[in-house]
Amino acid sequence: MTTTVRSLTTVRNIGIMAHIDAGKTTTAERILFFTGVSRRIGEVHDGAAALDFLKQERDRGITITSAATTCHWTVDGTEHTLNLIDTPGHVDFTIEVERCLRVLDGAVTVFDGVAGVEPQSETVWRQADRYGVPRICFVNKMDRAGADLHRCVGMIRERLGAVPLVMQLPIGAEAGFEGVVDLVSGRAHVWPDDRHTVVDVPADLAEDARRWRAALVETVAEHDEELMDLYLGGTEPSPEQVHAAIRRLTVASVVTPVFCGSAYRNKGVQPLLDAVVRYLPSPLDVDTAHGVPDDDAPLSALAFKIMTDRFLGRLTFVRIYSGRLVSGASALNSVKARKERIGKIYRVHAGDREEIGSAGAGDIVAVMGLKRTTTGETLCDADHPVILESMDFPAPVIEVAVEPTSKGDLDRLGVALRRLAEEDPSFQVREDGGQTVIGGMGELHLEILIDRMKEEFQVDAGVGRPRVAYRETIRRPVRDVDHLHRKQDGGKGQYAKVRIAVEPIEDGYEFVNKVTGGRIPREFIPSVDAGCQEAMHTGVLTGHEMTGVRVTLLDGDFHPIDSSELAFRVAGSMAFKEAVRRASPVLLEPVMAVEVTVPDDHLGSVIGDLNRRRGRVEGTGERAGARIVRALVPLSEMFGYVGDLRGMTSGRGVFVMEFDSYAEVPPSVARTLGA
Ligand SMILES: Nc1nc2c(ncn2[C@@H]2O[C@H](COP(=O)(O)OP(=O)(O)OP(=O)(O)O)[C@@H](O)[C@H]2O)c(=O)[nH]1
Repeated sequence: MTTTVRSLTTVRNIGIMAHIDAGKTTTAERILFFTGVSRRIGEVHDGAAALDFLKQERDRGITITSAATTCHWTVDGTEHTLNLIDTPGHVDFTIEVERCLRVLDGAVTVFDGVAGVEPQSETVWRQADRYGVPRICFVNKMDRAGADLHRCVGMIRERLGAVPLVMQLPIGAEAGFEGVVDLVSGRAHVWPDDRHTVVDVPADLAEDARRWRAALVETVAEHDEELMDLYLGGTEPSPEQVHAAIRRLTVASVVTPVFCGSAYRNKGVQPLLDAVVRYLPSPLDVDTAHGVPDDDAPLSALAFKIMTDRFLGRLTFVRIYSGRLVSGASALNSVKARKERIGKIYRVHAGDREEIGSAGAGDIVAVMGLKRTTTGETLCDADHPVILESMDFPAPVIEVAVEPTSKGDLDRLGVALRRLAEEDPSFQVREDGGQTVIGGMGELHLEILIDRMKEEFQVDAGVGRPRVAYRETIRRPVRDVDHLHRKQDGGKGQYAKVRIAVEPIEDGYEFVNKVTGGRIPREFIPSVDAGCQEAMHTGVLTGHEMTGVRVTLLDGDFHPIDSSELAFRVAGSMAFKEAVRRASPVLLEPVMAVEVTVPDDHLGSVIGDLNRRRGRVEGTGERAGARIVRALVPLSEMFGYVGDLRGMTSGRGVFVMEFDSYAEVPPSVARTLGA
């Protein structure tokens, strides 16, 4: 336990979040660059060499191509390990974004210093709110005309309902942006010729710096008792005391420290890294549902991403919550109930891959050689099985037909779908009248899958319009439905007779056999079951998949020569269809739990609109200064909601939705669907 505690205080598992174009990629690249270069400077003892290297690297560009990249940063003489987790760029609600938010302990949110807080930044911010991810902010692009730190801070306060702490003041502006004043230390950071240099605060900023430092200490004291005591006692708190208080408040998501700079011009990145170490939580600071990370406890780890590394091939990225992951050992995949052998374990750096023999609780590493484990599954000690993430993937509620252009595309489609399914178990593929239909959890989810199919796997295909995945079920029980299947044309005939009952159940399909005394030979019973299951795929109203039916096989008859598996399968299927027709079949539609976040003045129009969409408002609430509406709305009414909500709220409303349940389609709507 003590080893874990000692090492984990120096680990930061963080993500960088931003809306498109704020500079997420540039900032991440600079972080990887400066953390790499800091080691090199140590090696060559020559700043100039490092700067040459910087220029080369800048020309070439480092890109993050990994789900988690490890780098190191030293603050106050202690080296820290930063695992930078790549959070997907798309802002809508998807399992992948959620999973990344789940494995990281803290985040840096990047804003564009000119545009400030844009609607999309609100979405990103609210997602992090939902998961209680502590954040620091980086106001980027301070070198651009019109960049304004204080306006951005005001927007963080008003639009996002956060308590921002102004940690720095910019030195110079636009093309003349030179660096920042660090209000805690009272020193200035500047970058003449890209060289990070710490100097005295310029005289013309000294007064401002004093005022803003006082304001900073006051805000922190308002929220932190320890600092308040010092403050009231008239003692000027030391930088260490201020750091400690800000760390406590940031980890508790009470305040959000704000930094600024220009990633593109290499200004402000090193102080941002200091802040990541100083203020963002270590795995020990985070109150996870899985308890305190402990190396001596049984293993539990979550696979959160599978990707193909250009050097190593297929890698599974895992976050270890407890115990140790050891190369060569075996672990239980508790979701699939299968043993897996842990292959080589790696840390992925910007330029190289470092093999490590094992990794402990709180860490994020890449594992080679996992054959069966897919995204979202748990690896654990076989004697202590746990499942970290519920794998209860909701039924795909929306589908599109995909039609490959050529035979070659058809083959590539097969490969693509297999690979994508490994990475993301939340989508499904089925055949429908010779067409490949893929089902997913939302419009965007399908869009991303199709983009990847086209780009990564070069599948050229026509794609149909997304449509709702309806279901059918029955409303009342029916007994004693007989079907005799008999054919006599020349040679061997076909003969099978069955009597079944059907009744509604919660969901899925069940088969009960009550035939006794060999009235149907035992080997044919599974054929009746199979026939009914086949018939479940095509409902009697609109041809959609059925759910919620129990079939009981009551009686039957056979012929010693003409009966066969095929004959009983056909009889089962026909009897099932007949029974369902008599059992008051109805059409079901997916209903989504929708959560809309809106500024107060738009609440009325958003609720009115939800009602018009056949929605049922379940309640309203407040989070971080914005209003929240929770409603249950049929998915078919939610197509295009992103744009409509934007229009209704001047772009400031955001929403998330997830599958809730299937509900009966009202008769008037069902008629328009041909039921
Ligand atoms: N002037 C200026 N431009 C910047 C700065 N940081 C990034 N940019 C530019 O802004 C654009 C977007 O930057 P990216 O880093 O690609 O932004 P992103 O948020 O990763 O965007 P996506 O990859 O599209 O999500 C690029 O043209 C960058 O060169 C900065 O500090 N100053």
